[in-house]
Amino acid sequence: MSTPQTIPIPVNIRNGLQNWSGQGLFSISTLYAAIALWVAYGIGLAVYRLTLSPLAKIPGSKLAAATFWYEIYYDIWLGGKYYQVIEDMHKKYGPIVRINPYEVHFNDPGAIESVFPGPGRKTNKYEFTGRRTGTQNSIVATIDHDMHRKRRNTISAFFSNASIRRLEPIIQEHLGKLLSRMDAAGETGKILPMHYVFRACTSDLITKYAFGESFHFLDKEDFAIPYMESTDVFFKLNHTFCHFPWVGMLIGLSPPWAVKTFIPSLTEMWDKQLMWLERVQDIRDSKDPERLKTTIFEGVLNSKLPDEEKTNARLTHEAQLVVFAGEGTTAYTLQAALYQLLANPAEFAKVKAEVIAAIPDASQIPSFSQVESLPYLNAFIQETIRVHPGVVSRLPRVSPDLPIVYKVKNGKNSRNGAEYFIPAGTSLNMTAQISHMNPDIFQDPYEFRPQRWIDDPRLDRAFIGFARGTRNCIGMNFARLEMSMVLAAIIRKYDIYQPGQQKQTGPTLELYDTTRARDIDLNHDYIIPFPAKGSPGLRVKIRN
Ligand code: HEM
Repeated sequence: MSTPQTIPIPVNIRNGLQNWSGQGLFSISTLYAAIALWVAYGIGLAVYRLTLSPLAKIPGSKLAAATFWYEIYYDIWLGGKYYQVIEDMHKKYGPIVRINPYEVHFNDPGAIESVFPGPGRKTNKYEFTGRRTGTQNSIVATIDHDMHRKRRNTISAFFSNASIRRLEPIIQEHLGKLLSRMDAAGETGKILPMHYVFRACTSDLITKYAFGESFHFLDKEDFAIPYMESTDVFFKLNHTFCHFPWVGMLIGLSPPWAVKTFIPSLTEMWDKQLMWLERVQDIRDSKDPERLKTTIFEGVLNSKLPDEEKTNARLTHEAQLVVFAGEGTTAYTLQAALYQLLANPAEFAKVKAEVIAAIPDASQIPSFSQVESLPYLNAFIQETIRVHPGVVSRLPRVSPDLPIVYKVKNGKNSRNGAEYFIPAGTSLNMTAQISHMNPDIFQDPYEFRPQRWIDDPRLDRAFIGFARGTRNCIGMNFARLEMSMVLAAIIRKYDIYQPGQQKQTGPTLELYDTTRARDIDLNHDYIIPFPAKGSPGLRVKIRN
């Protein structure tokens, strides 16, 4: 009878295995083995991503294509800086680049139709959006196209042009408060942090309009700065939530006391989050049908959507999204607009002349009809959103069923004529801050020139400040009207302070230690733009 043959094991491996079995599973040898396996897996994955992945042929940095750690370094370690890397990649590799193992980014207005199609083609969201915003059940994070349509349809009437006419008295009331707070600062000589003042105003407006009750931040002595700083902490965590979703889950599952103890800077925002939950329940329980009618929840609760779509948890996410989407974005645009007005007296004079002609009475708070179709004011707002978009994170869209074929048509690019096949299911992105700085479309893109929109209205085709297609900004008309009213009211009342002039003829505004590069321009992308570290923000001195 033959004995079974044994495979000879080299002495060093045999010794290693003996040591290992001697030391047990939880030994240093196990650790080494795990590390070796992990490194081998990482190398294998990187090689696959660079050579066999369906995106392997898309141009771009090899490091970015091989691993997410590249993006993590710029967005988490350096704090919202990956947008600059993407911009540089476009300069180096052309209008289509691969920005990480799974995502493609475009800098070409010719790609807008493919990335943000109309209702004729399905458009999913990428799962990263839900992770970033922390509102997974809201419309902005809804992955599936059909579900997004159903959810969006329940609230779209609330943001229609006809519906937002209801906003007029609400805006006028808040403008009255805003102007009187500015007036009070003029009396005392207090320097106003206008970035917070505008946020208090936009917050109050969106909460009053969407939930029937406002936060009353404009009435607070400090304009609710602690709440805003707390919201900023949340925004600054968005890249961490995206790349390490367990952090968001852990915070979400933690009891409020734990969040407040371990991340005290989130306290103010957390309280508001709990308040939303109570508010939703309150509105739902209200016996007064009129109460529900004045909130965005009416459409959802009275829709044919199944009950699981009407839970408090989901409505709270929708409420939070509308507040986040409506306050920081609009406030940022307003502060950038005020900066550009005060830094460019010639522009101020042009807008002022138009506003005076439309609103002859200086003491009057403007009406919608007086401001909504002022060509230069509109061009001014459009240019502000072009140069200083309120949403600076990239805008991901996924074509779930159909692949995209993209042909490079930019004559200056060495890849001109090259065709790229992008499989269905890939995350396709564009970024307003990058698209709007494309010198092939916008001459001297960094220059602030509202006149360009009047000289060439076709520039609109390259504008993505509110995104495009079926998942564009639902609050776009609301925001435009709100910004026109606020700016017209301020411009009608104030002039720019002229240091050499002996006697001012009326109330004036002056920039106080504010620079565009430090305090206004995008320095960190945390979904909404953040200025340079240590920036005190837009500050204004008011003289009555
Ligand atoms: C200047 C101000 C604003 C800018 C620049 C802006 C920009 C944007 C952009 C770029 C998106 C697409 C986001 C994405 O694809 O991930 C968006 C979505 C959205 N915005 Fe705005 N927005 C502004 C004001 C507002 C206001 C005032 C509201 C509410 C009244 C609002 C509500 C929303 C909502 C609910 C969405 C999600 C829409 C959907 O996914 O179907 N936004 N906004």
